[in-house]
Amino acid sequence: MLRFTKMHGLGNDFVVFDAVNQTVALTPDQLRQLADRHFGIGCDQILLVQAPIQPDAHFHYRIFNADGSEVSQCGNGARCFARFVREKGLCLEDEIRVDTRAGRLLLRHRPDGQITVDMGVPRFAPADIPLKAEQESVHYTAAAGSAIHRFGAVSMGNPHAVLPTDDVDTAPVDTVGPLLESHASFPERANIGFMQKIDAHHIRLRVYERGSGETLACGSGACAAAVVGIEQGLLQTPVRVDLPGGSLYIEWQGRGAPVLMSGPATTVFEGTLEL
Ligand SMILES: N[C@@H](CCC[C@H](N)C(=O)O)C(=O)O
Repeated sequence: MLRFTKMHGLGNDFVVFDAVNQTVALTPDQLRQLADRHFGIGCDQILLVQAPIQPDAHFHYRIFNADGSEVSQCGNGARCFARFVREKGLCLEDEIRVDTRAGRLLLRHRPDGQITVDMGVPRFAPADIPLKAEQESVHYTAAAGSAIHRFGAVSMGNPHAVLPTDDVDTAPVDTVGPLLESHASFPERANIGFMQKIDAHHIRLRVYERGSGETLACGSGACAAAVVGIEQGLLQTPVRVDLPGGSLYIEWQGRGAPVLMSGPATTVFEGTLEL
């Protein structure tokens, strides 16, 4: 029997396991079944809260997409992580140091109940994203379907492409999203964001997530869109990002600085699972 908690960050939903106090060893098949919305609990990602590997961290954080793939970053999940460890009494500190495969995240509980995550320093070199491109640029192109798509790209600890759109409501998220997610330009696939600029401090965004499909919100995707928009000279910090599930607030002071993401995290229910 495994105890789990169902949580969400703006509708990007998670099954969260305390892997400090119970052994959690799930195969990719079991992960896929858990995430299935008809035959399982249903979620976009599965999150594991583990004991730290580094002595100066509070926890280690593992993330699995709905398709069973393990990944290195999940921003909405990080806010849920902070709420989970507080609600479970695993860590009552206001600042929590969490290591992932992509590096360290700092999670901060704010007095207003929201959580701010230091998502680390974005990386733009094509090899770091990874993206097959001759040289770094603020605009890349890829042919998919019958069109050439123009995008910006960044690693937020996971790979993101950000495409401009005039109207996010009619953007081809469910057709171009999967084509670019597994495009040959992205050797590790990518999360594909469609960004509509409202003004220099405000965008609308939909994200087709690698390994999970379109979600109601993507935290790392919101950071990627803000950072790409700033790099392209379209946006200025801070940036409000309206996603289908609600709004996130992103701050970034430019190259070499970490990205700060603020938003809510919600617990939905608890359960036990027999495998
Ligand atoms: N929903 C997440 C991102 C989860 C991982 C992503 N699908 C990937 O494969 O990189 C977020 O809030 O950042």
